Amino acid sequence: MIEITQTKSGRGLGVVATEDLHPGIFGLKVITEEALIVFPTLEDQSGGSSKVPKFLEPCPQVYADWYRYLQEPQSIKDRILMLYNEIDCPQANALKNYLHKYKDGINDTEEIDKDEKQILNHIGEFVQFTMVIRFNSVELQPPARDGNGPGPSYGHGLFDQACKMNHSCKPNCVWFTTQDGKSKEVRAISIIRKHEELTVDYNGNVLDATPQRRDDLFQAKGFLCECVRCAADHDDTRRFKCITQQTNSQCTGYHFLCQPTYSKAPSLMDCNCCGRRPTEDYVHKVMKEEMKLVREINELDSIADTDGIVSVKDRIKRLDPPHTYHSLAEKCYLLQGELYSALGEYKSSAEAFAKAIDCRIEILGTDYWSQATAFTCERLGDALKYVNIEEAEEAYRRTVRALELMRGGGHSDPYVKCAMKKLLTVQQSSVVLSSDSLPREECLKGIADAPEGPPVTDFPCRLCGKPSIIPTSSRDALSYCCEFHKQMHHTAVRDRSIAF
Ligand SMILES: C[S@@+](CC[C@H](N)C(=O)[O-])C[C@H]1O[C@@H](n2cnc3c(N)ncnc32)[C@H](O)[C@@H]1O
Repeated sequence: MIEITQTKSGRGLGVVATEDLHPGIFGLKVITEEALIVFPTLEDQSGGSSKVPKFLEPCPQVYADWYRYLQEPQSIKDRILMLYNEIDCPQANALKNYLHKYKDGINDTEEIDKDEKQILNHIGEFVQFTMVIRFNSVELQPPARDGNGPGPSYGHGLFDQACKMNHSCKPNCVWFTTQDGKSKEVRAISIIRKHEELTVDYNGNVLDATPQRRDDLFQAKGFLCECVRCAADHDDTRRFKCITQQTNSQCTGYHFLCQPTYSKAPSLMDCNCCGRRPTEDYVHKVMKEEMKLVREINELDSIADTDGIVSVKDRIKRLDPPHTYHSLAEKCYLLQGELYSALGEYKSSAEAFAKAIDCRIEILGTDYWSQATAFTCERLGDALKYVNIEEAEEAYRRTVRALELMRGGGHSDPYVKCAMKKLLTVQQSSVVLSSDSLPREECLKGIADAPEGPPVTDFPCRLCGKPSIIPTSSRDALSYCCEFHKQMHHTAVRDRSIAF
């Protein structure tokens, strides 16, 4: 199905399809592999049990990884070093020079620690190992068991095949860590033709502006991204209303920002609709407004984290993105969606989340579903369940479909399971609400059975709507007022042959 070979894109080795790959609706598993080696994250960053050599004191994790590597048999060490493929890597050269200088500076009478000596006697191997960790290792962080966000990290690991995958900001595959934290699964999410390269997103920020994405990749992985989106002539995340709209024209077009460079002032492309060229003043104006909005969003984000989102509600309501399909628009809509949800204004919340999804899909294309899009869809369902149960059902259905494409069907994945439970919840409540089928005496019996005391969950019983006291294992998905209603609901679900 795949092979590791030189890529046509000039990015060294990569994973290439040896036949056409069709993901269908459940995606297609192309790689499942156990880590060659796992490097646990240092809890206290002190370097573990062994003493960290002086020159590595600022980066105890690197030393802990090296120490772990030294315990491996030669065959594994060889496979780890084989992942290194840079011919003339500036970071490797800089580290090599630094270590040689350090070694030369030690005078003969000075007593040096045995671990330090070990590295200084194997500078080539140490540098190669460090570069493999820096450029090839991947984080091992499966979802929390209840599907409520990411779980604890198992550290980082190296893989023979997955670590040979190149990055794209419009990838055709996704990868994730299996629940035991030891393996990576790679899945195709769009059709991949024979000889085409399989790519993944390294950073999870595909909706950020090009300079931001490139900078993040450079910081984390030390390379300048040359994927189709980054190498295009314009930044597809930054579009601005047509200049003629300043004077009430009918043109509904927009200008993309030309891909920024260090040497040239920012410029906008001609309007995609009327072809009008923007003036320098207009470019200056929209750039200034964009910068102001970035600052405002960052500030609101941090205030919302510390003091709660409601404390900045007026500022969030006033957020005004440059264009409905600018990446900042998505950030504005997400903040508004969360705010309205916190205020209990679910209709407005749902409208904002729906706009955030539209914006993501318009920028990334309808053929690309990222996990973040699926989670926004889930937030849309969370808001809609208070407004329109049928629409909530559709939003959860889209969430489940998208997550199944990326993480596989079968409901063993915590994210899929969690979204599935929410879908079942709204399906069940719509059955009860629409058919009024719950016999009155059963409803009353349930309520009568309910023990005294305050409810322990914020959610109503899935069957009768009374305050619930029996939470189930995961989030707000299913909760009941009493054991009797729980059993009834479980039976109803079983009878409809739906697993949960
Ligand atoms: C994990 S390795 C992938 C395998 C690598 N191509 C090889 O030959 O070993 C990551 C390295 O691949 C290259 N690379 C991956 N994706 C890239 C991209 N989108 N643009 C430019 N270089 C990329 C960079 O050199 C990066 O440091």
